[in-house]
Amino acid sequence: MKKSPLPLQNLGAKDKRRKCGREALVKLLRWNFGHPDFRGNQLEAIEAILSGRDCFCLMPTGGGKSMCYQIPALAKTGIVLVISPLIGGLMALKEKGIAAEFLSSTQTSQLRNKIHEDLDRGQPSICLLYVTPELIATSGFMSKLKKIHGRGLLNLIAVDEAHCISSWGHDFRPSYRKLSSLRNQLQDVPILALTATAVPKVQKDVIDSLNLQNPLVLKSSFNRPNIYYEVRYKDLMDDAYADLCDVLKSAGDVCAIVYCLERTTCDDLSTHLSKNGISCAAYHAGLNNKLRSSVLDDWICSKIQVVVATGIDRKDVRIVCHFNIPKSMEAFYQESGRAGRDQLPSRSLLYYGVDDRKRMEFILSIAESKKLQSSDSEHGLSKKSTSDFNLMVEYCEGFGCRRKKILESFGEEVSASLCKKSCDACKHPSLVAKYLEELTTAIAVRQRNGFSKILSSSTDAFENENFSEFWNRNDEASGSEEDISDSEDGFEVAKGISRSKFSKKTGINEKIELLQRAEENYYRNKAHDKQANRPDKNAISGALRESSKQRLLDALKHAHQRLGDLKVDFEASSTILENECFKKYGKSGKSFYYSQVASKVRWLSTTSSAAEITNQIGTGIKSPLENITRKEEPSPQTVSTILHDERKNEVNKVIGEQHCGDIESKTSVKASTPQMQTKLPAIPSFSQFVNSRKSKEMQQPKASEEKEHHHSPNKHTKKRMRLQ
Ligand SMILES: Nc1ncnc2c1ncn2[C@@H]1O[C@H](COP(=O)(O)OP(=O)(O)OP(=O)(O)O)[C@@H](O)[C@H]1O
Ligand SMILES: [Mg+2]
Repeated sequence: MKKSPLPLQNLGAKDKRRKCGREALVKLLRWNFGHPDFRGNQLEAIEAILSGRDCFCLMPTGGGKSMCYQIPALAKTGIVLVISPLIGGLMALKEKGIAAEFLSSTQTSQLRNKIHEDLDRGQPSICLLYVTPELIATSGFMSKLKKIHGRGLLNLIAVDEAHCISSWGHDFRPSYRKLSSLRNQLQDVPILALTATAVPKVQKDVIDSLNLQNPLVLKSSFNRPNIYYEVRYKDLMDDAYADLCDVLKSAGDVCAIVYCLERTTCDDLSTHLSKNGISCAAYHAGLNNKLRSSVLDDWICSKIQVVVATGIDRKDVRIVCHFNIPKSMEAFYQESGRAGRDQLPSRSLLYYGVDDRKRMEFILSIAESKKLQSSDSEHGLSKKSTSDFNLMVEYCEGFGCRRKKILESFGEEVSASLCKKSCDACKHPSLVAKYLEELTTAIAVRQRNGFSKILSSSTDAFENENFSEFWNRNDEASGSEEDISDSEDGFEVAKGISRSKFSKKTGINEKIELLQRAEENYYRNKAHDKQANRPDKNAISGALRESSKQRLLDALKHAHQRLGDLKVDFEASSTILENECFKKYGKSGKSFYYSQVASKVRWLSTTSSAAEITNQIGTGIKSPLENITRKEEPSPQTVSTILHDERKNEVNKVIGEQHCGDIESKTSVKASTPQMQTKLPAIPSFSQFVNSRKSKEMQQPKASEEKEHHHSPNKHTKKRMRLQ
């Protein structure tokens, strides 16, 4: 529906600096966009701009940044210039009767002339002019701008996606660098810098590069409460493709984007999904223009449900899947943020795989070395490096709230309660903890098998620049990037996250039985192996120790990033921590060792005190796990660590009460000596633990028999100790 402009639009002709009151601005918002009121910092930004002040505005994706320049364009006679790599939303504006146009050097001369004619008129009808950063750099356009400014008609320069100006950002675009001259060329025109992704370093870079003068800096929280964050572990799945297929099918007929690292993965995945009845298409720069625009059209008019790998955008995207790990938290935030821009419940699902991680690390290391070789700073690659990628890895591999991790990576201090169980780690803590333990095992296996295949395929992809837009973001916006419908499809966030091949819906008793059987098998196999002189499969290899050391090293570095003041030698400290794990559990087999390493990593990722870490490493004796369980609330634990801890307690009790009389211990631990209090108690086998509990339960109703039991060793608990 076309609307006639409100009389307000003409108020500025004589009085350009006249203040538009809040009420008038709200009226404009309601009239033109149908929104009842301003959101977040919108009004503050608008008021600053209308008063002629520069403004730096940080808002999450979908936060409504566009409104900060669209309303000023409607509030004053004249033109608001919008510099953006995307022209999303232009059609929607036109449909609302707002005189917005896009000008680029790639348009037909006929179209360009029409726009120029309008701009030359005494009172142009255009109020919002979208241009690419390239156009700004052309002398012809700059002199046109100066003329418009000379006539007092240039009200504002809005630089959208302003982080693209910073080579510290994840999406650096050399063309944005040219915007640095704007301030000098058009001195008294207020500049508004808008971004959803700015770590403090990028923020400063944007403000400095655009030469903003005493800007009003507005920062909103990056939290996207309507997005449910989840990570699924490819290494624990039989078939990640099939899993993704199930997710998309069970979500119903909703709009989704799947990001992949390489174009071939996009094509394969798209073919696979299509074969499985999901309407879907690949969309990447490797396709010819005709195909690209037909895919885009089909997606826009909902003929297809899913696009794989794309930079295109719709407001009603319900699911964003990353089929490969993104290269940084910023990139992840930006892309996952394409879900739920209409504020309705949506979902971000990341498929994490060790192969993918290794591939990305390799790519980043090549990019890094290429960058070092090149003295040209405008190489198109950002200064993002492997250390930024580690944050992304921590998001996937670390314990604790995913939302908190995202927000903390942007320097926002938040409590985990903010999440309100809207990430898998908060909603299903023990299940996620279990996956992470299983993942540790899987990583060790992959480590043994080597990664040479992954690396060689990555080299090919890198050399052939075969990445999807997901990696290669230097493509300029094509005129086809349009925001579309505001359709308000209801969406129920898909339920049920248990899908690991390790997880079955078994009750606790069945689980206990399974564990007991597994343990029996373990000892049986161990005996056979010994007889046959075969190497112990449960032995802890040097490679495994190295990988554990690396995990601890990463965790220490992250703790340093998080806490700031960690005065320890990282290498030496990781060795101390790993040695501690090995000393305690080296003989007990892999699973105990893993679990101890995982506990330490968890402690490093959650502790809020750098001093605590320094002390621990300084003393080098105490177990962080002991610390956590004693001093703080326990963090989410896996079934096995819970059982493990319970088992330790139980053994303590058994040892204390029965003086070890009924346990045939092969350790040199003496329960009654004072030494026992400081040393970790010997750990019984799982069956031993379960049976000792069972026997206790049996004993309880028969108090009279209790004495007798103390003297007659229970046959169930008469098993060897695990520590040997
Ligand atoms: N005050 C408001 N009330 C309700 N909805 C709003 C308001 N302001 C903006 N919106 C809506 O929010 C959605 C996102 O707005 P917009 O595209 O401006 O976000 P953005 O911050 O630019 O996001 P991105 O970083 O993804 O570009 C749009 O559908 C827009 O109409
Ligand atoms: Mg925007």
